[in-house]
Amino acid sequence: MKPRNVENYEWTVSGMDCASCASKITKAVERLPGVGTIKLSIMSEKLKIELDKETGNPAKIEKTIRKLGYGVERQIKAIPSTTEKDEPDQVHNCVDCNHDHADEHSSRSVKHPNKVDANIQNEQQRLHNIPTDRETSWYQSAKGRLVIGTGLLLVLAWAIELVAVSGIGKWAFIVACVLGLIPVARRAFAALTTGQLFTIEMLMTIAASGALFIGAAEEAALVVFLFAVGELLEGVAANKARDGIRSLAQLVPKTALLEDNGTTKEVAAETLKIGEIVLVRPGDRVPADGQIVSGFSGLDESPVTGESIPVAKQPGNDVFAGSINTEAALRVEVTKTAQDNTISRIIQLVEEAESARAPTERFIDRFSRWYMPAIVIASALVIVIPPLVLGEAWDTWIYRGLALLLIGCPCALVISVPASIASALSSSARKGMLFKGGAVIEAAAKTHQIAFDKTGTLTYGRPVVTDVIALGDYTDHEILKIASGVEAGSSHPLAVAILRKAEIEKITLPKSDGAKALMGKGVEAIVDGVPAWVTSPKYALSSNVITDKNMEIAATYERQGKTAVIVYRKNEPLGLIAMRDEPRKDAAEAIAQIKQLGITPIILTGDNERTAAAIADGLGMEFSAGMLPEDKLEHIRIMNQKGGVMMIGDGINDAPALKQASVGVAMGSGTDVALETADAAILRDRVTDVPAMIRMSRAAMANIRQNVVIALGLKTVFLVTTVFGITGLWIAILADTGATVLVTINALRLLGYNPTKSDVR
Ligand SMILES: Nc1ncnc2c1ncn2[C@@H]1O[C@H](COP(=O)(O)OP(=O)(O)OP(=O)(O)O)[C@@H](O)[C@H]1O
Ligand SMILES: [Zn+2]
Repeated sequence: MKPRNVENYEWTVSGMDCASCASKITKAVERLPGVGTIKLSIMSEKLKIELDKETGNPAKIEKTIRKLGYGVERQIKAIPSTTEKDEPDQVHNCVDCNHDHADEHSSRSVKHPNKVDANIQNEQQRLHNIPTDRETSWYQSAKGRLVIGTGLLLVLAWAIELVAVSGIGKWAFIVACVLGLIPVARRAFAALTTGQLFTIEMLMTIAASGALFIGAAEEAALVVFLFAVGELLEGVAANKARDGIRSLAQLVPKTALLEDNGTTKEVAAETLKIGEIVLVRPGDRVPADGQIVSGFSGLDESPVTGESIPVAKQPGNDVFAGSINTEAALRVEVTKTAQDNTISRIIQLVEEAESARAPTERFIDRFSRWYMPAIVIASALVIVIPPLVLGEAWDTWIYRGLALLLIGCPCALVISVPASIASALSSSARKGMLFKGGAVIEAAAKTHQIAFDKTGTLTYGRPVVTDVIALGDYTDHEILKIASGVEAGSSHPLAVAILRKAEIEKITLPKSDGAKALMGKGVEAIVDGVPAWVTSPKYALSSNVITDKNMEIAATYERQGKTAVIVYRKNEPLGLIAMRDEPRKDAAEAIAQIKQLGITPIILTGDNERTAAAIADGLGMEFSAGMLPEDKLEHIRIMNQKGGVMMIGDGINDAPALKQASVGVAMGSGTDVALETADAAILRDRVTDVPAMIRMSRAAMANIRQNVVIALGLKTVFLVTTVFGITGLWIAILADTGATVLVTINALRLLGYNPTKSDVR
């Protein structure tokens, strides 16, 4: 049951290295009163909970998480509460949290005075949400201290054993082991009180105390130390994986030069309001999404699009926060607040993408859920059966059983998939390619066919009027005038082309109203009081307006790859307008690469057969023309039966087709719409990013397969060697953390992978 009166809380949780850490926290927290939906992400380290206003207790949640051994810090709430409580004071209350971020705290409390208006607080929350850099040295963290502590104790014990009489040395190891084990055991019991019996800490505690019990004190102490080292290494590796996402956030400058009464003053970028004017000097990064008011310069938009070649911009052009102003000073009017700007939304997308989990990931998760209990049962059997049934020595088999326990940690397995996915997501985001989650990556890797919408994807989507031909007694001027009247209300690329032409010819727009789009066919409107149309020749013919001879005229232009439309009034053809939309420079190259990847590319277009053929032939691909929007849907449905279909559209008028495909990719329509509509988006206008996306997804899936093999392989090998007594306790723990670290490092390789290089994968 969902609590009625809920409030949304958000925390940053530190110290999570793997999904079993995450499930430990989730399970512990979901038992607390008033807790509704829980969202916990390992990669962005965020915990979001819907908490009942009356029964929920955020402080209790924090206490529970800390007891499990993780650091937790509450984020500023979006809506400042008006209750007696002084919120901001509570917010930074993490005295006993595991990580040392005292500096962060003090600087924040200066930056966040108690009385901030809701708006600013909202913006600050956004900034706050961006994971702060954890530059603290390893030895200052709780895990680091445990490594140093257990290490020193171990060395001390060895020294004592060397110099002292034999009996005392053993006691030194016992003390070293017990002291090192205390923090681990405390976490194990904290998890136990939340109903979780099998945790890695519990296995560790049992194994080490068991080893003490059978007299293997030295090894027990070593195991405790190695466990601490492993935890530390896992933490370092997990943090490295997070850096990808974090570095995106650091691309937006913290401060801006705000214009104020003729002078400029430096303000925090997150406090900028819509409509304010900021000065961006050459070499500076743009502090907000906005529009150039004055100045001409080149902008390196690589943070948003991955494209580092500067784009020339002038007054009226949009600029993105994070891009670098390369040439001259610009004055920019802010159009988006910090939390809504494009780069923030990209970061948010990458973070949220984690929750759209790949099928492989879900499988691994299910597998690891029974893996740990299974190992525990197996080790119990190993301890009991050989001595009881075969009369073997108890000591030997207890030892082997305990070592087996240590192999029961599913960490490496559980982290294998999300680590690869997170690396792939952030790596591609930096190249202007966005996947909304692991599920999308997995589906993209299985693509068999790619359907392209023609306009705006394979072509620039900016048709230009090339010819105006009279079909009756009207002049070109009159034809264009009526056509522009009809198109005045349309945003279709063809309409834009006709209106642009009318503007160039200095034609004053006639009075028009009642414009109606005939989807996939054309537009009708009342122009100067008379109904008029601009439609495809096919539709004009079917309405008995034009003759076969007129159709033949249209066909001559269409064979040149132009799109022809007919301008007419009721039963009276006025003229024909031909327009040409150039194929993108890299379209042919992209299609060649796609074919090289073993994928069939096809154009699905509403345009006519001849125009489509002219363009498709030039690019060397198949096509299907004259399609109404619903035809495209049906076609994709049929294609789906033959294997995965990726559909590339502009994200504006082809949203249903994008949804219908296994993977819908929006491209080339400015980042705004593209981000929302599809499963994936290409932010720079490059068709070659389509094959790059396929390569990236295939590389990610290959990486995942390697990781699963590494994790399962190592577990299997050491399972066998342990049972046969070839390897012992400390090798078992080494193998476990080794596997986790290996898997994470392997996943990190994806950060350096360049999918735009056209080596076939
Ligand atoms: N605003 C318009 N003005 C004139 N003709 C139009 C208009 N809208 C559609 N048409 C006619 O309908 C045809 C199909 O349009 P539709 O929007 O479905 O496809 P498109 O965007 O031109 O091409 P694609 O499907 O490749 O993106 C066009 O080729 C044109 O002949
Ligand atoms: Zn873990």
